[in-house]
Amino acid sequence: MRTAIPSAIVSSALIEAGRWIDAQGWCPATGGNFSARLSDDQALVTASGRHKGRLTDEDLLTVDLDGQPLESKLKPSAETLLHTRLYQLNSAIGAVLHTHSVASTVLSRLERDDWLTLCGYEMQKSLSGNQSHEATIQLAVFDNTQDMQALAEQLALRWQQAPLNWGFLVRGHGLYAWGHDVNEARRHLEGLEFLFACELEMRRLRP
Ligand SMILES: CSC[C@@H](O)[C@@H](O)C(=O)COP(=O)(O)O
Ligand SMILES: [Zn+2]
Repeated sequence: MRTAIPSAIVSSALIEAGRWIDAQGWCPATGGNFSARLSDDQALVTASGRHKGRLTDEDLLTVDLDGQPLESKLKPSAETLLHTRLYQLNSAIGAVLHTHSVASTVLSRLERDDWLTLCGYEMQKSLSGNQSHEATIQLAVFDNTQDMQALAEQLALRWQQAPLNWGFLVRGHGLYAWGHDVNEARRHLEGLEFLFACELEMRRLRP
């Protein structure tokens, strides 16, 4: 049983993460959505259609792990079901950050396989559990759809084969990165974005 985290602490961490992500250019227009777990069965999530670089407390609402708003008239992110499914799949996940960077959008379209394979990059060590650039790491890539229920089901099916780590890509759409808390999710996001930029450059120079 997880100790409940005060909503004010979680919301300021998400607002600050949004400013940082926006400064990197990873959430243009109203793209992206963020969440953090409040307890075993609740999470704070961004409201739909808000600019993620200019969030305030009024742009966040509490949902249950089926994605249903609790005592709020705000509309939760259109992609809330992916966040809540991750919390259901792994009780250690404490925060999820979804971004729309150029690198994740383009690389996920170039990659035809269901997995993006990365090897040989020192920055792989920014991803929890990695001690060497020599390891081969794989990130799941899902085809994009507007049907979040269907995408959440595909995520759960892939997870059954083996639990996913750090994040996944949605083709032509962006990245979902997670961690035990907002800080770890930010590190995974930053490390993955660096790896995507390197991999794109490698494929450009050595097709
Ligand atoms: C700017 S279009 C992006 C949206 O379609 C969606 O993918 C997204 O990330 C933001 O949706 P939101 O409902 O604001 O959380
Ligand atoms: Zn999105």
